[in-house]
Amino acid sequence: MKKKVKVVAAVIENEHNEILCALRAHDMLIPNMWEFPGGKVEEGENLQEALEREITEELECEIKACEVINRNTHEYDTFIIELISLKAELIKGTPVATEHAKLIWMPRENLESLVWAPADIPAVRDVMNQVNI
Ligand SMILES: Nc1nc2c([nH]c(=O)n2[C@H]2C[C@H](O)[C@@H](COP(=O)(O)OP(=O)(O)OP(=O)(O)O)O2)c(=O)[nH]1
Repeated sequence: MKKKVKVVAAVIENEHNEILCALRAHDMLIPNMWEFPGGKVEEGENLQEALEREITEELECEIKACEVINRNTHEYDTFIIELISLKAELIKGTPVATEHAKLIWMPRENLESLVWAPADIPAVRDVMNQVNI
């Protein structure tokens, strides 16, 4: 049976209506694809706590994680992901790519021009259409 992972991802918007997008590195699982930064929820954490921890670890800045925008279950070849995308606000510092190949701020309406990790597609559509935001 495939392993199931629960992952939270941050949809962070700046004052120019741009969304923070992160490029997975060539040596990461699901390489060279764009995602919303985040990671796996650990035992005993709620979604917001998990996301705030992951962003501090990965991007060396602080966010406040807010409401869920989209939940999507996607089956990859080797595992099943439950990807939960949350709206988040940057509250301290500037995001730094410590694990990702690149970070960019992308205008909301142009998000679809990136090659997204397949599990992210429904969340990207919701963000573009401003559903639940
Ligand atoms: N963070 C994140 N991961 C995503 C997204 N879409 C998607 O398919 N994934 C997949 C890629 C990874 O296989 C998994 C998350 O793993 P990760 O490596 O980012 O999380 P982590 O830091 O907790 O993992 P680990 O190093 O502890 O193993 O979910 C997304 O939008 N954000």
